[in-house]
Amino acid sequence: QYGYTERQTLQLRSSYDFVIVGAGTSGLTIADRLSQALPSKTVLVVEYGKIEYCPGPFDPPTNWLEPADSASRWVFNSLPSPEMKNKTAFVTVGQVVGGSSCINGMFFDRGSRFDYDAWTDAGGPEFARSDVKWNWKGLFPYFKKSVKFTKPSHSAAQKYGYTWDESAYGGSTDISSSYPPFQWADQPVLRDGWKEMGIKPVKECAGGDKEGICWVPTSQNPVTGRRSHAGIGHYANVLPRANYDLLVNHQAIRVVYPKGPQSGPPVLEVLARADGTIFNITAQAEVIISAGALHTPTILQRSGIGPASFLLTANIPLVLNLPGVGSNLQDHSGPPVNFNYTDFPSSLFPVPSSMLNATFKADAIAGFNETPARGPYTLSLGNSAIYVSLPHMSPKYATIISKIRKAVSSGIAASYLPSEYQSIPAMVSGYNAQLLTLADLLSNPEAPNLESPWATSNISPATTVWSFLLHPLSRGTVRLNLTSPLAQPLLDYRMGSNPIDFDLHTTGVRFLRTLLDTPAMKKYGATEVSPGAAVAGNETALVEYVKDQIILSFQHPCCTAPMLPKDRGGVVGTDLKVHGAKGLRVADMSVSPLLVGSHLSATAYAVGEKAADIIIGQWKGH
Ligand SMILES: Cc1cc2nc3c(=O)[nH]c(=O)nc-3n(C[C@H](O)[C@H](O)[C@H](O)COP(=O)(O)OP(=O)(O)OC[C@H]3O[C@@H](n4cnc5c(N)ncnc54)[C@H](O)[C@@H]3O)c2cc1C
Repeated sequence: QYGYTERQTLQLRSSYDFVIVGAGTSGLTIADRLSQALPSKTVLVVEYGKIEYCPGPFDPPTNWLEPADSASRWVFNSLPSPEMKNKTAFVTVGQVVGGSSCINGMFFDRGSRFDYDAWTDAGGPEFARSDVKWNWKGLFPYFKKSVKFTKPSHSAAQKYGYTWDESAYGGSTDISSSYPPFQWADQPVLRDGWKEMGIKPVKECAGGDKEGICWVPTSQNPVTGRRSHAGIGHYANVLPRANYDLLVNHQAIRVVYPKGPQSGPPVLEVLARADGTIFNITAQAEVIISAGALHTPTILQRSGIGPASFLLTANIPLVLNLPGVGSNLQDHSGPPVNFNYTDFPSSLFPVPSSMLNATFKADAIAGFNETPARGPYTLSLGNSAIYVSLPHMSPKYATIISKIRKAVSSGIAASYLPSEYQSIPAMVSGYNAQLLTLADLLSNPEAPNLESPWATSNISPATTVWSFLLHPLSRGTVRLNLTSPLAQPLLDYRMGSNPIDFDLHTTGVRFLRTLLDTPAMKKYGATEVSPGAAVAGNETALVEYVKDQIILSFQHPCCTAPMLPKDRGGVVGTDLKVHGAKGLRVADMSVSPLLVGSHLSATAYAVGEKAADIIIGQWKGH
C-alpha cells in the first residue's frame, strides 16, 4: 500500500561490499547512511519478512496485535519464569521491512543521560578510554540526527499544554517525531494527580533529563498521522539509489569463515523462504548483523560463535567461544495498580468510551483520513508518561542499594546468573560490574527507574496505571531451539532470578498507590481495586501480588550481544566488531549492555546512526 513493493531487489550482484542482515530499525538506518556516504560501495540488506503495510497500533480498521497483520511479526511465548509462578512472557518482534519500528506502539522517547553513561561505566576503563564513546555525550548527536521533529501547532500546544525544546532535535531524516493533534478530555486528571504527588513537569524529556512528567513525541507523520518507520524513512523514500539493494523473504542462516574467524569478511549463508534453496552471499568488506535482540544471537550461535558448552550440546562446530552471545536478556516488566471512580463526571467528552458511539467513531475515522489528519486515531496509544527515580519513590531506597552492593561483595550475585555462567569468570565479573553500575544509577535522584504511561484516566471497568521497572537486575538467555535451529529461539527471561528485583517492583507499586490519595483523584471518588489496602504494611502480600499480576515483557527485549569487553562477557567492542572475528559487526538493540529507561526505537535509530558513522569512518577513501 505504500507503493514500493515492486522496489525490492530481484537480481542480486555477484558480491556486495556490505551485507546487512535485517531490514529493521537499526539495519535500514545503516544501509541508508552507508549507501549515501559511500557511493562507490554496494550495500545489500537481507530481510526475513516482506514489505507490508504497517498500521499504527490504534489505526482503523485493524487494531494492534489483531491477526490481520500477523504476517509482519514473530510471536513468542517465553519459557516459564519459576520465580514468577512460572508465568511466560508474550513477546513480539517485527518480521517485515522496517522491523519492529513497523509494528511498535510509536511512543518515541529516549532514555535519560544517565542510562547511556551507564553503558560506558559497565564496560569499565577500557570503554571509558575508547575514542568512540557510547555514553550520552557520544550518542546525543546521533539522537538528534536520527529524527526530524515537527513542533505541534500553536492551538494544540495551547489546548493540551504541550512543551518542547527544539535544541534536543535538529535532524532532517525522513523519520518523523511529532505530537498528536488530539488528547482525550480526561488526560489532565492523572496529570493533576501526579503533580500533587510532587512529580514535576519537564519541558523537554528528549534532552537527557527526564525525571518528572513528560510529553513524549510519537513516531508519526505530522500531517497524515500515519506511522513513520524505517521501511519508509530509510528505504522507500531514499530510492532510487543504484548501490542500495534489498532482498526480502530470505532468512540469514549463519556466517561462514572458510579459513577461520580472522580470515576476513565471512560469507553469509541464506535460505530463500519461497522455495527452500540455500545459497551464499559474498561480502567484500563486512557483514553487519542487525536482526534484533532475539534473532541476532541465533545467527551467531548457528555460526559457531557463542558459549562453547552450548555449541557442543547443539553439535555446532566451535568457531569462537563467546559465552556472552545470547546472554544478558533484559526487558521492561511490571504489575498494574487498578482503580475505579465512584464519581467520574459524565460531562468530560470525548473519552475512550465515546468511541462506542457510532456517530463519534465514524467522524473519528473520517478525521483520520483528512489532510491534515485529526481526531482520536492520531493519538496512537498516547504520548504522556511519568518517569520517577528510586530516591523519589521511597526514603528506603538506600537499603535496596546496599543490598545490591552487598550481593556483589559477598559473591552471592553470581548465583543469580544462569547456572552455565556461574563458573565463567568473565560472565560473573561482567554481571558484578553491571550491578555496581546500576547501584550508582539507582541512587541518582535524577535517573528514573519507574515509568507509568497514560493516555486517559478512565477506562471501564477499571483504570490501570502500570509500574514499568526500567532497570531490572535479573538476566535471561536466548538460545537456539535445538530441535529446530532455524525456527524461533527459546527465550528464558528468568524474571525475578535476582530477588532484589522484587524490592524494586514493590517500591514502584507502593509509590503508584499514593496517587489515589491525591485531591485530584479523591475529587472523583477514585477507589483502589487492586492490590488493595491489605498490602499496605505487608511486603509478603505485595510480592505475591507482583508475582500474580506482573506482565513479563513490555516488548523491549535487548542486550543479548552486549557491547562490553570480552573479559566482562561482551560480544562486541565499542567499534561494534565481534570480538575475535574479522569483517563482522553487530548493530541493533542486542548491543546495548544495559536496558535503558525508555521504549527502544529511538535508541535503535541512534545506534544505527552511530554505527554507520563508525563504519563510514573506516571505509571512506578505501
Ligand atoms: C509490539 C511492540 C511494541 C513496541 N512499542 C514501542 C514503542 O511504543 N516505542 C518504542 O520506541 N519502541 C517500541 N518497541 C521496541 C522497538 O520498536 C524495538 O526495540 C526496536 O525497533 C528494535 O530495533 P532493532 O533494529 O534492534 O530490531 P528490529 O527493528 O526488530 O529489526 C530486526 C529485523 O531483522 C529481521 N530478521 C531477524 N532475523 C533475521 C534473519 N535470520 N534473516 C534476515 N532477517 C532477519 C527481522 O525481520 C527484522 O526486520 C516495541 C516493539 C514491539 C515488538
